[in-house]
Amino acid sequence: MIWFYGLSLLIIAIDQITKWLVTVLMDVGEQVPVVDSFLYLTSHRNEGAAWGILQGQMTFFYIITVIIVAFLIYYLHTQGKENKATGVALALLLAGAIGNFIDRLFRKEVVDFVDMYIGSYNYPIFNVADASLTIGVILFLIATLMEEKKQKEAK
Ligand SMILES: CCC[C@@H]1OC(=O)[C@@H](C)C[C@H](C)CCCCC(=O)CCC[C@@H](CC)/C=C/C=C(\COC)CC[C@@H](O)[C@@H](O)C[C@H](O)CNC1=O
Repeated sequence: MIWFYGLSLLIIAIDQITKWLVTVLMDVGEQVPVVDSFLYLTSHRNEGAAWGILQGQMTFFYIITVIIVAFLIYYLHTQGKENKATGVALALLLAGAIGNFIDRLFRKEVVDFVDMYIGSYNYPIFNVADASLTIGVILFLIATLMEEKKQKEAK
């Protein structure tokens, strides 16, 4: 159980350290190639959610994040115990939500820096918290489907 919170804290720490490094080492808009025409580090700020939707709606973001975090903690204490995979997924989601919440609270914007080009498509610039959220969503769906399959077979 405690492991899940440890995993969340570790990811939050990585998220906050990487964001802090980007703010001190790079100017906004500066781009550093990591893998040419695929992966760049671009210092970016976003006052909205994914794809820059809802710019500046901080109050909305605070409310929805508190609801998401409350739900995740409740679910962690009920489902997390039985199913390890679900627990890890919830821990990833918790870390991502809190990571961006810290930015919204103290910076009033989110620091993004992972700039990927998939073919000619330039994927929106994101951060460790976003990656944790996205992987958490995918892992949660897989864990839930696996759980259902197991229960069907058990019958
Ligand atoms: C990852 C969720 C976005 C994250 O939500 C959060 O913080 C949560 C905890 C709070 C939000 C206020 C509520 C969720 C809104 C729903 C949403 O948005 C649907 C998204 C689907 C998602 C599949 C899960 C796609 C993925 C996109 C991106 C991430 O790709 C890895 C692009 C990220 C870039 O646009 C970057 O500028 C975003 C910036 O960092 C702020 N981040 C957020 O708002």
